[in-house]
Amino acid sequence: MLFHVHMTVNIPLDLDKTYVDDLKAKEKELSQELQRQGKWTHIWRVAGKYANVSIFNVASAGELHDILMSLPLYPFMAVEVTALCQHYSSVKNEEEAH
Ligand SMILES: O=C(O)C[C@H]1C=CC(=O)O1
Repeated sequence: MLFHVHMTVNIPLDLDKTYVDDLKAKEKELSQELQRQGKWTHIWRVAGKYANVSIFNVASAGELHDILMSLPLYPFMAVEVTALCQHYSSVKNEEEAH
């Protein structure tokens, strides 16, 4: 199942810089591992914002939920999830969309 996920990060300015840098490093490591596994298939920075637009390809909404909850920066994120399905005009084959 494909999901469009919009993540906006809001880290309080008074948090310890070393702690924040550690969270960001852990977030990057997990994000890249999920990308290598083919679960986090796209990640794009939203220009001008501390936000990203991502596509996840996972087995279920439950799996996506567990992944999002496990992100080190999750406590500082506003997350919007949109489930995606095949568009009837798409030339991509169904394998890619499911
Ligand atoms: O920077 C972000 O957009 C937040 C988060 C998502 C992946 C990652 O490495 O950090």
